[in-house]
Amino acid sequence: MTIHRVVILRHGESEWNKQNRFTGWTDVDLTAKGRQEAIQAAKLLAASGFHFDFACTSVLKRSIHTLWQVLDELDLCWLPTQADWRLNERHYGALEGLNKAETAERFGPQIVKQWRRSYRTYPPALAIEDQRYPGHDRRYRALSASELPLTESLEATVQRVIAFWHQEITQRLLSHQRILLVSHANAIRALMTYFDAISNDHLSELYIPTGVPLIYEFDDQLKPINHYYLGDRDDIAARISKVKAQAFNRQ
Ligand SMILES: O=C(O)[C@@H](CO)OP(=O)(O)O
Repeated sequence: MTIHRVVILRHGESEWNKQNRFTGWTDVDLTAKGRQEAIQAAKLLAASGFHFDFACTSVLKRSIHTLWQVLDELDLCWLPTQADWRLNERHYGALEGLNKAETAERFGPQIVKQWRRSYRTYPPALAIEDQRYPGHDRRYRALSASELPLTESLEATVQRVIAFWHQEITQRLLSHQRILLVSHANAIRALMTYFDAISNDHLSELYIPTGVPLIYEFDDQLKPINHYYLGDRDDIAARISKVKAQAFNRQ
């Protein structure tokens, strides 16, 4: 049996991760620490013998700059890459820009947890006139009205991420390409939900650390057979706890 591998990487720490703000499709950049996390991830991948034939990212610069740092560190700046909106973070609607701890204080931790971690709940929607609506952004001009979100549930995110997976990744995997996919916490949760049929209870406790390579292995039928984070167990556990504590820390 051939094992097909995909390396999935959440972008490094962003300016709004640091400020604990809902980010979604808002195009904030990496912090200096975020760039370092990307370089560290690349070093780890190189030391563990990973090689790549193709890489993809969202169209958001925190993910694109993470990929650039990784490719630069691996001396793979020539690698074919694709930036696709379907790998964007889940759209957080009218929450984008708000501090997570302040939002929990204002609306209550339960509803904020539901907005962040349930499968079907939509965060409050944007109005179409709102400058944060992606219909005002040139990079999304090819999207139809039904594809342009005013807000997204995780379920809606799953639909587009999985469409990307089937249209752009599966054929490459079957032709033995080694793939690096750089994306965002909820887009990665969406992929994991699809791969592993995760229950809603487990899903709400699934936190994805920044800058830690997540290795997914598939069999010949592209059935997922194993996944694991690359790196030091204690360090990874500490990073996951930090993401988990986010809604409660003002920072
Ligand atoms: O703000 C966001 O876009 C995401 C990821 O940082 O946040 P959360 O983990 O709360 O879904």
